[in-house]
Amino acid sequence: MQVHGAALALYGALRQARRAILALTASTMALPKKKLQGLVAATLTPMTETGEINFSVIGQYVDYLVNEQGVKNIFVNGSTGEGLSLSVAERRQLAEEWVTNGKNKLDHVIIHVGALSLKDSQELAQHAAEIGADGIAVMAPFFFKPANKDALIAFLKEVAAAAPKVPFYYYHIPPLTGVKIRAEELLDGIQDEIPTFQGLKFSDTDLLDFGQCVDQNSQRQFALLYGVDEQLLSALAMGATGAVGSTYNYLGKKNNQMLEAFERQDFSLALNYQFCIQRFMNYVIKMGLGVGQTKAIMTLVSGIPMGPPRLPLQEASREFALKAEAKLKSLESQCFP
Ligand SMILES: CC(=O)N[C@H](C=O)[C@@H](O)[C@H](O)[C@H](O)CO
Ligand SMILES: CC(=O)C(=O)O
Repeated sequence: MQVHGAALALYGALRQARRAILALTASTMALPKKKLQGLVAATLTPMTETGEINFSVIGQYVDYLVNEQGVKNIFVNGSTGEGLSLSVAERRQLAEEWVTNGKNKLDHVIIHVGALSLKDSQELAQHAAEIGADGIAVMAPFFFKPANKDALIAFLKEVAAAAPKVPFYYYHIPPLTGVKIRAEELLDGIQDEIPTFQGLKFSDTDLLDFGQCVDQNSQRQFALLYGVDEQLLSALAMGATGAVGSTYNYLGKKNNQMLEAFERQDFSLALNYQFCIQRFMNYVIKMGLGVGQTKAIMTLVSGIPMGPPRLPLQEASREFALKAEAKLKSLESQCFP
């Protein structure tokens, strides 16, 4: 009886050790130099009045994020960066500029390489690997959509294979892609399919799905990054390990204060910060907040010209910019003196 019990315990321990070794092997294969955590700014793509990318301000932009906003991670060529409105050549050149300018200043430069064409996506993934990006991210293709989880994984797997040593993140954004496959289902067993899988950027309000991702990730091997900025605190409560978003370009410092309060377990202060941020966000969302508007806010706050967005997006009105600026000033004096 006792011998039997001991044998069972030994067997259990061996299985556990094997699982630990497998997890370790997978994680060292796509070794993130350090774990991605905290805030990640989804960068805007600065443009000139004639609609060309304005590469000349990228250096300044990096310094601004690091020094003024306390944000040391970026997510390039995503929704905010109008990645899907840029040509492949532009995306390559822009990725290179961010990586080069971020050297020794940024912790993580993640390049979004998602595209409608698998070939484009693979080319961008391979390129990201060549320039030394810290990670790649891919959203679901959204014209011909994957019919189910297997189709989506098959697509992601092919992209990931083009950069076999680069940490891979899935960019879950059903409101924009229309692909509603649950993240929690996608995550289940994903490292068997995509050994470089390192995490998720979750841009949806479904906190049940997000919570189940966290629950599955009990070894905390993945970065689970929340992407609906205006309600980040709720995702922190649910176990988010960080956040990626457009507002961390200009509200990075304020969100960092909220993060710090949360970590100190000062929940009433954290909630206070969240409500202050929400008052501003709610105000601009009601006026219509798109990339053009985010560019206008960032130009005002940072002093770095972001220029207009590319068509079909349109530039924010002067009225929007002035109202947003006034609201931000009142938020500052009320909540962040
Ligand atoms: C749809 C979209 O672009 N979402 C961004 C990230 O995924 C967010 O950062 C939002 O821009 C932000 O939460 C403002 O609503
Ligand atoms: C928010 C974000 O991650 C993006 O704009 O791609």
